Amino acid sequence: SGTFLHWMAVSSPGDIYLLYDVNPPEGFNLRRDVYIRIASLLKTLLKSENWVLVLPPWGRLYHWQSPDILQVRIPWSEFFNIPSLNRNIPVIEYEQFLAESGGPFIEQIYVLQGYAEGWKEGTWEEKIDERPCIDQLMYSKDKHEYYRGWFWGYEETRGLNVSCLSVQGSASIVAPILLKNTSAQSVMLDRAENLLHDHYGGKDYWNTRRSMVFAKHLRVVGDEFRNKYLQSTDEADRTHYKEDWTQMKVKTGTALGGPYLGVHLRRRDFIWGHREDVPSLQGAVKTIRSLLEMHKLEKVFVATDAVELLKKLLPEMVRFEPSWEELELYKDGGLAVIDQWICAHARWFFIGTSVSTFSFRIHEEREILGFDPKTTYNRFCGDKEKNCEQPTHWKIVY
Ligand SMILES: C[C@@H]1O[C@H](OP(=O)(O)OP(=O)(O)OC[C@H]2O[C@@H](n3cnc4c(=O)[nH]c(N)nc43)[C@H](O)[C@@H]2O)[C@@H](O)[C@H](O)[C@@H]1O
Repeated sequence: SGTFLHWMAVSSPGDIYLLYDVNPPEGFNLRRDVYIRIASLLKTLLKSENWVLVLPPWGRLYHWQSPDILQVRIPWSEFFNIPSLNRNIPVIEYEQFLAESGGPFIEQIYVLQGYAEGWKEGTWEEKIDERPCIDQLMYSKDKHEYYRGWFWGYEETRGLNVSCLSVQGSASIVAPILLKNTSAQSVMLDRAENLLHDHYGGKDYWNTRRSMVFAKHLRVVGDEFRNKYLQSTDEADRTHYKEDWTQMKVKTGTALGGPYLGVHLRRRDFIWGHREDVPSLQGAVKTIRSLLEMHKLEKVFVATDAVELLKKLLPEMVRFEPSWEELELYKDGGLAVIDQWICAHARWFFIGTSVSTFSFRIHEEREILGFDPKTTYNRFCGDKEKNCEQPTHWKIVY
C-alpha cells in the first residue's frame, strides 16, 4: 500500500541489497553497535553504486528468554523509527526485501572470519582475503544445491553461494570486494561483528547513532511512566525531543532531567568468571544508597537483569514492571528500550555497569538529550577493584 512505501526506502530495480547477521550469542545493544559499522560500509558503497541495507530481523537472542512469547522475525519498526533510519542510509525491512526480490534467495553469503595464522605481533595491517572457511559452516547444502541455514527464522530463505572472507580491519575494507568481485544483486555478510568501526566516535558514527531513534510507542510508554512514577516531564526536565534527529542539536548541559537516580546494573552472564569490575549486589546497593544521600534524592530507577535478588536488598527501587500483556506487546527488546529511555532521563545522575553496551547506549542517548557529561559517565566499581576507571566521554560530532 502507499502508506507502506511511504515508510520505507523506495528502492528501484538495479539496487543491490546488503544483508548482514551477527554471532548468535551477542546481545541487543552490541548488535546496535554492529549496525553502526555496517551503515558506514553502506555509505562507502553508495559512493559508487546503489545499495540498500536490509535490516536483519530480531529474534532468538540468548538474553530474550521471557517465557510464552514468540520472539522471532521481529521487524526493526518494533524498536526503532524507520523513517529516522532512512534519513541516514536507505534501509528496508526483510519482508520488503522478500516482496521486492521476488524470491527467498540470497545470492552470495560471505562468512567473515579472522586469519587462521592470527596476526604477527607488533604489525597491524588492514587486510581482507578470500580464504577457506576455518570453522565448520553454519550452512549446509540441500538436495537442490541450495544453502540452508539460520535466516532470522525465515525457513524458506536459501543462499545460492557461501564462501569465507578472512578480514582484519574496519567495515569499509569489504567495499572493494562487494563492488568488484560480485555481480550478485543480494549479498549477505555473516558474522559482521568481525568488522571494526571505520571511525568510532566520528561524525558518521554519530549521524548513524542519532538516526537510531527509538520507536515512538516505546518512548511514549517510557514518558508516561516517568510522569506517573518519577515526577518527570520533558517540560520541567528540559528534555524536549525532536523526532527528526537532524534537527536534534542540544547544547551540552541544558538538559536537567527528572528528580531520580538512574541505574543500570548488569548481572547474569556478566558475573561469570568473577570479573573484578562488577560489584556484588551488596556493593551495588551500598553505592546506590550513598548516591541517593549525596544528591538528596528519594527515588532510584533501576534497570537490571537481576530483579529478584535485588528486590530483597533494595525494596524501594522503582522499576518498569510489565504486565503480561505489555510483555507480549513490547517483548524483551522493547522493555530494554523503555529501561534505557527512562535511565536516559535521570537528573543526577546515571550510573551503569562497566563495559556493558547496554550502559554505553544510555550514555549516548543522554549525550543526544544534552546532559552534562558529569551526570552520565559513571559506573559501578567492583568491590575489590583498585583502579576503577570511569567510562570515557564521547562527544557528539555534528
Ligand atoms: C557478556 C556479553 O554481554 C553483552 O551484553 P551487554 O553489552 O551488557 O548488552 P546487550 O548487548 O544489550 O545484551 C544484554 C541483554 O540483556 C538484557 N538486559 C541486560 N540488562 C538489562 C536491563 O537492565 N533491562 C532490560 N530490560 N534488559 C536487560 C537485554 O535483553 C540486553 O539485550 C552481550 O551483548 C554479549 O553478547 C555477551 O553476552
